[in-house]
Amino acid sequence: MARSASDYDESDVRIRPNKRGSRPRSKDRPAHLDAVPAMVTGVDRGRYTVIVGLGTDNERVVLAMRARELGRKGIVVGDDVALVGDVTGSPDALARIVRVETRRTLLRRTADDTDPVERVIVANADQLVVVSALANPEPRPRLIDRCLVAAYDAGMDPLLALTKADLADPAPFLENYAPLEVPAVITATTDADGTDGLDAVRDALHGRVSVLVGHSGVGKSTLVNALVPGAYRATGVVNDVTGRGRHTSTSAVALRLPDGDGWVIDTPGIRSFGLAHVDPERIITHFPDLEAGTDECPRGCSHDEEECALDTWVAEGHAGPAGTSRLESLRRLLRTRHTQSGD
Ligand SMILES: Nc1nc2c(ncn2[C@@H]2O[C@H](COP(=O)(O)OP(=O)(O)OP(=O)(O)O)[C@@H](O)[C@H]2O)c(=O)[nH]1
Ligand SMILES: [Zn+2]
Repeated sequence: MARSASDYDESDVRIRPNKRGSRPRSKDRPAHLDAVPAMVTGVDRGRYTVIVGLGTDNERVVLAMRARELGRKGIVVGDDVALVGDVTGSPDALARIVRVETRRTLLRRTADDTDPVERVIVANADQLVVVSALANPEPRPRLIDRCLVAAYDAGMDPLLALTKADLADPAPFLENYAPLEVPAVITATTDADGTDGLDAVRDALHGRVSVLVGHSGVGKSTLVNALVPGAYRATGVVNDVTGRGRHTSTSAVALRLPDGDGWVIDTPGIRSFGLAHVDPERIITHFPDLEAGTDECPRGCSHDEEECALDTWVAEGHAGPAGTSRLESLRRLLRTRHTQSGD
């Protein structure tokens, strides 16, 4: 379920009509009314890589800094922004970001579950691709559940991308996720140095903005390189002793899929996914079959307590034959907020 912009950091939202081109600029006109729209594809030490003229003949990459009037407002990969200054994209050009447009979705996490400081990871993505290896390193089910919760909280659709199917059978793993009805794609590297299963991945990413998350060593860079030839992402080598990958990627970056068929946003390997900001009511909206049964719940029900009306609702068959396992899985996700954030 998409969330409305008002759920997000209100300080962000300076709604001003973009009247670019409708009137000649006069000196008493504020600069941001003549600004050029752009999309942020990379952030590095206070410098933003943005794309201007997306999909036009005059598409170009521009380097930008934040304008002082933005205050402390964060700008992240995926943000739609407005630029002024030198927007030519010539090598020495540096534009200024004067406005961040209202975000459609916002993927965030906290360092741990009690940390009040949220870190925004990516804006405006549609889909969260949780990348997990089936072996080497072993899947981390609680971390995966946490990512699913974060996707639901962000208003994004989750997708499981299971790599290294040449090393282990995906079936037992998938059983755990069947009641959640999370779609999954499965890949394996081949002897010929290629990747099997890519067509299904491409289909799932088609036309969408997808964020890839996963812990180090799961094969995320390998996947990105296969999807976006020349993506230049370094691939690390898993340490044979610990099974852990080297931490090779350092910042989120948006990469366009070939033929303009959507975007993948690669993120640095995560170790934990703090969920301090998550509201259970937002999670349950992604389970419409169960949400319909919460009318009889006590006020402020956590949906994981004795008085919760969902047990009766499911027992009476209102959520269909899968109701019991759906409710169990929903509760598993709700409970994941109380487990160690890094497990
Ligand atoms: N057997 C097997 N190995 C794979 C597969 N995909 C990736 N690998 C290997 O796993 C190791 C880690 O892959 P990366 O793509 O670097 O992993 P990553 O998730 O990007 O890790 P970081 O860059 O550390 O975040 C590399 O040695 C890859 O060659 C696969 O499908 N099967
Ligand atoms: Zn309840």
